[in-house]
Amino acid sequence: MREGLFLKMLKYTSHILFSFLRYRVSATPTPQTRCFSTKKITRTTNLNDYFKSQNLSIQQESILEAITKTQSVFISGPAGTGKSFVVSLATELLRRKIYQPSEVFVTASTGVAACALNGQTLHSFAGIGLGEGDKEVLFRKVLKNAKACGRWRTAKALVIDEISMIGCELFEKLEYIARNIRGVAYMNKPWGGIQLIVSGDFFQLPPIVKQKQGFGKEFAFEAMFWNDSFDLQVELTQIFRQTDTEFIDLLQGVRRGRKDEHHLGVLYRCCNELRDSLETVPNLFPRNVDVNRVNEERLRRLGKETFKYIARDSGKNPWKGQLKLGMAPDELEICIDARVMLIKNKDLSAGLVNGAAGTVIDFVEAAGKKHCGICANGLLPKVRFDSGLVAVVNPETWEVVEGDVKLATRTQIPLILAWAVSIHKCQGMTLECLHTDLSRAFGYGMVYVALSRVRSLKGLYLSGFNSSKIKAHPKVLEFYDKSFCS
Ligand SMILES: Nc1ncnc2c1ncn2[C@@H]1O[C@H](COP(=O)(O)OP(=O)(O)OP(=O)(O)O)[C@@H](O)[C@H]1O
Repeated sequence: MREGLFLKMLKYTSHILFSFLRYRVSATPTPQTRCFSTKKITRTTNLNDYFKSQNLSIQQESILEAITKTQSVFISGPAGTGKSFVVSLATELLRRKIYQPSEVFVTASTGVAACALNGQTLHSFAGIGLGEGDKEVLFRKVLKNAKACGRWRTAKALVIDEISMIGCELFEKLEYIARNIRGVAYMNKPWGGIQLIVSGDFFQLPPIVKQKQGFGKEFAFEAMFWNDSFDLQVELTQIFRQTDTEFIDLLQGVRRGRKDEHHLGVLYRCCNELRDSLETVPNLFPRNVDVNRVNEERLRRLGKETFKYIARDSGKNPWKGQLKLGMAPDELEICIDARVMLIKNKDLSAGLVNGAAGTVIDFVEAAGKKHCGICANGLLPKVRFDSGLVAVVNPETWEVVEGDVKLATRTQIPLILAWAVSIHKCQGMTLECLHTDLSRAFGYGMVYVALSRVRSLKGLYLSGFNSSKIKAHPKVLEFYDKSFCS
C-alpha cells in the first residue's frame, strides 16, 4: 500500500518536473565557438562530469538524464536545436553505460540520416521490406526472418531519427510487431517494453506515404500508441545553428507557416541580392533532376581533365544497399576548380565539418595506401575550403553497425559536387551560405528546411520565392500546440 503511494508520488513529482520541459522558452542565441569533449563514455564515467564537458543546454541534459533512467523519449524542436547531437550522445550513453552495445539499435527513416549515425534504416532493422501489407502480414514476414526476429528480441533500446518521415501506419505496424514478437511477458507494454529514443521535427519534411484508402492519418504522432510510447516528450528551444535573433524569429515564423509582412520583406530582399559571387554558392533545389543537371553542366563547362573515385563496398544487402542511398556517391567525378562539399565531419576544431564547401585546387600523391584503391592513379583531391583552410581529402568509411558488429561498409572520398544539392539531402546540414531556387518547392516544410540550413541571413540568397510556398500542416500545428503549449 505504502509502496503504491510512494510510486504514485514519484510519478507525480516526475510529471511536474518533466511537464516544465514541455513548455517552450524563448530561443536564446549562444556563441558558436563552443567545443565538445571527444571523451568516450565508459561504464565508470561520472555522468554529471560528462554532461558538463559537453556544454549541454538544460533541456539537453534533462533528456539524457531521463534516458539514463531508461525512460522513452521523443526529442523534437526547430532545426539547429541539437536533436541529432543529443541522439548521438544518447546512443553512446545507452551502449556504453546502460545496456550492452548489441542491445541498442540505431535507426533513421532515410538512408542519408541513418548513415550519418552509423545506423541502419528503420525498415532494414525491422525486417519488413517495403513495409507493405497489413500489420499481421508484416508480423508473419518478420517471424520468418530469423535475423530480424533476433534484433527485435534482443533490443533493449531503439533509436529512431528523422521521425517526421515515418508515416502513422508504419509507426502503428512496428509497435504491433514489437509488442507481439517479444513474448507474452511484454505484450501489455508499448513497443514490447523496448526503450524508445525518437527524434525529429514534424514541421520539416513529411512522410512520403502511399495511403491506404480511408486510413486518413499521415503523421506518426497520430498513431494510436503515440502518447503511450513515451515517458517524456520535449521540444528543444535553444537554437545553436543561428545566433541572429531576427533570423531566428523569421525561421520560427516560417516553421509555423506564418507570413509576417516584415519577414516576407526580408526574404524578398534576399531575392534581390543575387550577385555574381553566386557562382561559388551551393544551390539547393527541391528536385533531383535539377541537382544532377546543374552539377553535370558546371563540371563539363570547366572543360578540365576529370578524376573518378569509385566507392569500395563490403557486406551484404540490405545494409550495403542502404549505404548506396546515403550521401557518399557510387562514383565521384571531379576536376580542378570543381565546387565540392564535405559530407562527413573530419575535424570539428578546424571547421572541416559536414556541409563545409570549397574548391578543388590540386590532386596529390596519396601517402602510403591512403587512397584505399578507390582511384586508379592513387591521387587524392586537395581542397581549399571557403574558410581558407587547405586540406588533402582522404577516403572515409561509412558503416552500418549493429552493436559492435559491422554489417556493411562503404569507403569513398567524403565529397560531393556542390554547385547543386537537393533539399532532401541537406536536411541535417549546416551551411555558411546557400542559394535556393524555390520555384519548384512542393509540400509542407520544404521552404523551412531549405532556409534553416544557413547560419545567417548574410549567407542566404533566394530565387523563385513566393510566400504561398511557406506551408505548415494544420495537424502538425495542432500537435505542437497541444503537446508543448506555451
Ligand atoms: N549544446 C550545444 N552547444 C553548442 N553547439 C551545439 C549544442 N548542441 C548542438 N550544437 C550544434 O548545433 C548545430 C546543430 O545541431 P544539430 O544538427 O544536432 O541540430 P538538429 O536539431 O538535429 O537540426 P536539424 O533539425 O536541422 O537536423 C551543430 O553544429 C551542433 O554541433
